[in-house]
Amino acid sequence: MAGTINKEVCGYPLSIFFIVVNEFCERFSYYGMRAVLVLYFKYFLRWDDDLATSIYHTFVALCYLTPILGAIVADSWLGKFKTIIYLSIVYAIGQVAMAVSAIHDITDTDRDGTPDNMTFHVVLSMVGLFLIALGTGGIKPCVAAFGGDQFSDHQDRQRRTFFSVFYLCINGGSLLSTIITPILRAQDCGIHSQQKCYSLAFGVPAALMLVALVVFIVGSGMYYKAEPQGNIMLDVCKCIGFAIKNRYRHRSNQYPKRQHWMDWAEEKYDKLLIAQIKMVLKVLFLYIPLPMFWTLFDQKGSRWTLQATTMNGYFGSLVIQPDQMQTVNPILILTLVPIMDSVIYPLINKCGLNFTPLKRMTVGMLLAAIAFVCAALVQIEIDVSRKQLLYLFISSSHFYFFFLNLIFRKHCPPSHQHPRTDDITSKPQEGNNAIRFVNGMKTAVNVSIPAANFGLIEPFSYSNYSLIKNGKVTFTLWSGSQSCEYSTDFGFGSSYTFFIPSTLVFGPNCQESITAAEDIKPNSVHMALQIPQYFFITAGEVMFSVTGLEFSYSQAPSNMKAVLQAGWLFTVAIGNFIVLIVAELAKLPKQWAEYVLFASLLVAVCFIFSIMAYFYTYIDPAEIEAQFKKNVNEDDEDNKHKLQKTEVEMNKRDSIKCHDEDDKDKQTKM
Ligand SMILES: N[C@@H](Cc1ccccc1)C(=O)N[C@@H](Cc1ccccc1)C(=O)O
Repeated sequence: MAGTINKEVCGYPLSIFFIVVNEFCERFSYYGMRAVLVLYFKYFLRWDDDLATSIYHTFVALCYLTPILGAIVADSWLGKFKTIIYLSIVYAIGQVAMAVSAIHDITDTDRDGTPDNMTFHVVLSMVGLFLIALGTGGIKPCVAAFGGDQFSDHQDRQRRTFFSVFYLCINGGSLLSTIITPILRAQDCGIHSQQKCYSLAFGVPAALMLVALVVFIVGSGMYYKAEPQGNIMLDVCKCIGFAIKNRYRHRSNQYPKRQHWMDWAEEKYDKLLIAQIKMVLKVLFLYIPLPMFWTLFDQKGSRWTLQATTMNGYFGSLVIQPDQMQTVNPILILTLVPIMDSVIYPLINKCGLNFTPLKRMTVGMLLAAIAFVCAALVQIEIDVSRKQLLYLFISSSHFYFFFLNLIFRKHCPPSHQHPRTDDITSKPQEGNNAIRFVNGMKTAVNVSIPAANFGLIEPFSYSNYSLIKNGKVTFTLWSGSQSCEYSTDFGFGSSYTFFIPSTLVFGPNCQESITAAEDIKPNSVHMALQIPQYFFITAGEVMFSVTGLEFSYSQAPSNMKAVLQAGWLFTVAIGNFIVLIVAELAKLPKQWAEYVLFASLLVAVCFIFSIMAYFYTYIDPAEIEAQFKKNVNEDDEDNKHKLQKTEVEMNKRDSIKCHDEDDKDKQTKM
């Protein structure tokens, strides 16, 4: 860092306090909004699953593409400080737009609880999401790099600690918000009618984004603000273009080779700029294999959550929902980062091993591959348990239909004697339970629960299946004016047929009279088995991502810090695209085989990365830049010297000339 920091606390610049608090609030805002986004699409905007999922992934991908834009604006034009302020305003407007778009009362003119002008809500939320993607992505590379800028060149250790604390704040914010916003969403709110409170679930992240902005502005007097150095990206592109063109022009063997192809730009461009571009290109080249790590990492939110829906989430009296398993990641980050920093890394150092950043990243990749092997083993366990369940289902349903046929024959005309065979043969989605009723009575029965109505079930017939969540459910059965209640507990992913006998006596309770046939057993493989895979992927994340963030900062030239941060985030975007491509191309029939495929791909990529890392030499960009500046100054001194000498000589010559002319004049006059 070139400037000086005035206020320091325990050797750390005070300004970083505002930066980490800003990051905490911003990540709360981002992850909190993201946690309820798909449900908002599905239940508020009433989109189907496919549309909801693809818009969600498009939004996430956009959030990792916009960092390039933010970095260019920051490094070439506005500087990091102003870019963060302006884009945070855009971001906060986007969050407010989302919150407003989720107020159903705005267009609910008939006050029935559903919006009447869905176009208004869709357009406003899409505009909101676009602004959020621009804001969150745009400021992301700037905030990390701006934090790094606050340290002097000799504060390497403090800067490393800053990046760890920064990562802790990200995860503290995201952990809190992923717990809080789903709770807010589940509340009922509204002016004319009560609906699920998406506006509050988006409103709180919007408020946190405003807090993030205010905190950042409050610290403004304390920051070191590096000035942008002109349109650096344009200069970089022009310089690379010129080097390629010049190399091509001089391709014949008669021209002597140069050490680096970028040296072909020397005729036109500053040596310092060429050296800086070389530094960036070296790091960017190293980034090529990295997207594969993110390909595996980002499947936590998709494949692993789907895997959890086929598992049993009862932890004693606590019930964990499949999507709540994701909070294991930030919880582990909050414990693993301090352990790694204060125990593991120092211990490795004490053993005399030089655990360089690139070695850490390699180990991080291997840990992610191990996580996927664990996921594959869990999947095999689930598949085996399902096979056993299917066998049970087939044998029990044969017995069951035999029993039903007897009843139908007794009571129904021959045309109605075949029980329906549209039974569920595979597990219901998302850990739900599929429930149906068979009415063995001579009168029609109505069955309902608060969340579903099975409708009027005619005598000797079936209801349709209804999907219900896990936990205790009380069914109310009505026949005319008589009713009774029946309660039972459900696990995850089961299917039941409840049989209402002809002998049912209505009263306050019909618990004893109704019989339940378990068509598909609840999920038996416990969700706790996912913990090892979460542990390995998170340990991998700490080694790979925390280290990579710092590595990208420390190896970048001073005027391209944000650009390299954006390059780092770009690897995340590419990783997300690879998930789609590999899953689409591979189309493996077994999920466990897909996990093994991803693990193997990462091991192969990790091998290539370790070779590339072996040949990488760490640099100190500040030192190199200082060297170039010194050389330029020396050259300047030389030039000044030469200039002075030339001037003196020219003056001498001029004076001789003048004397000559004077003499000539004198002679003519004479
Ligand atoms: N561990 C994640 C945060 C997280 C929280 C809840 C569920 C899943 C993930 C994290 O630290 N993210 C960082 C770094 C990152 C990671 C992946 C892609 C881009 C950045 C963040 O800045 O969000």
